[in-house]
Amino acid sequence: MKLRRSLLFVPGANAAMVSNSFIYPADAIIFDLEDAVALQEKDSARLLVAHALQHPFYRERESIVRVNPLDSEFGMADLHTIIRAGVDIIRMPKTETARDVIDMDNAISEIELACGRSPGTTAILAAIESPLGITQANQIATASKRLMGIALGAEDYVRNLKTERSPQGTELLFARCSILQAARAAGIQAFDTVYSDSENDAGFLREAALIKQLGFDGKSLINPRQIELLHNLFAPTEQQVEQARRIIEAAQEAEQCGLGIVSLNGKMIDAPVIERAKMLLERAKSGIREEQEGENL
Ligand SMILES: CC(=O)SCCNC(=O)CCNC(=O)[C@H](O)C(C)(C)COP(=O)(O)OP(=O)(O)OC[C@H]1O[C@@H](n2cnc3c(N)ncnc32)[C@H](O)[C@@H]1OP(=O)(O)O
Ligand SMILES: O=C([O-])CC(=O)C(=O)O
Ligand SMILES: [Mg+2]
Repeated sequence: MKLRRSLLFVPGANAAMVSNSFIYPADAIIFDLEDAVALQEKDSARLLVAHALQHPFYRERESIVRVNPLDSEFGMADLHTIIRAGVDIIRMPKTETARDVIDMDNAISEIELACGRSPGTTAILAAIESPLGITQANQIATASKRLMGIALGAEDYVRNLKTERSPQGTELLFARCSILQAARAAGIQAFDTVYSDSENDAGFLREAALIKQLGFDGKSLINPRQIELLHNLFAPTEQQVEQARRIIEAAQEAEQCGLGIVSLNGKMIDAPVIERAKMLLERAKSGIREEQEGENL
């Protein structure tokens, strides 16, 4: 699966941010036409984003556009303009049912046909932002071949739950696990929600460590300063890379001797351990970091 640790939201009506955001090393950029854009700016934001998508700088970067819901006054216009402009992925906000995804899939198919784009090349990332959506996560995750992932939208989700976000994220644990399970069962990616305080690096890192440990592929971001913090956190340490190499070597030796299971310093090395070591070495290609004191205690 493609490396997508950081998905940076860029407000679609902010001309300076839209034209500059290619300078930031996010794995993908999400131009927003939905909640970050005021009603009176919806039409100008759509044009601004469509223009940016056609610029060579953005052609080289994976582009995502969060469109307005299809049943809103702006949704279909967003979709027409953005697909013609060559977007890679449509982020659906507030997805509640498989029907929402199927309707989006059908609308995209018609537009691809009308503008001569190869059928099926526009992908969908469905954001789930309500308790109803969470109960439907499995159905949503399997509703379309276009789906490359599902994401949590926690600001709307806690509003719908009638609570607030806490530093520990206890109120989000069920939703996060539901999204992750549904994504993995469907063979697609899982993305965590934004951390909304762009100046609180410690709070951001605590949340990012939690979602990495749960198994998420990446996270939606609101500020460029969060990109490097996240990439660094997702990078394996030198010690982990060294250990993974030793595991692969031990496994190769065991295979040559016709053994299924071996031990390395007392720890059992079997097929899942070998598979995880390979995944870690794959991730290490995007960067390695130094271990922090006390990290492995
Ligand atoms: C619940 C939801 O729906 S979340 C999704 C929708 N929300 C968004 O898209 C918001 C995106 N983020 C932002 O607009 C901003 O980061 C804010 C408002 C949170 C903070 O703004 P600021 O205080 O100006 O941020 P900060 O001082 O860190 O900005 C530093 C630089 O990064 C730029 N920048 C900040 N955020 C972004 C961004 N998301 N995308 C691109 N550039 C950005 C600023 O323009 C500034 O550039 P400059 O140095 O060339 O002037
Ligand atoms: O999808 C996200 O992370 C941002 C968002 O809209 C929300 O939290 O409601
Ligand atoms: Mg939202």
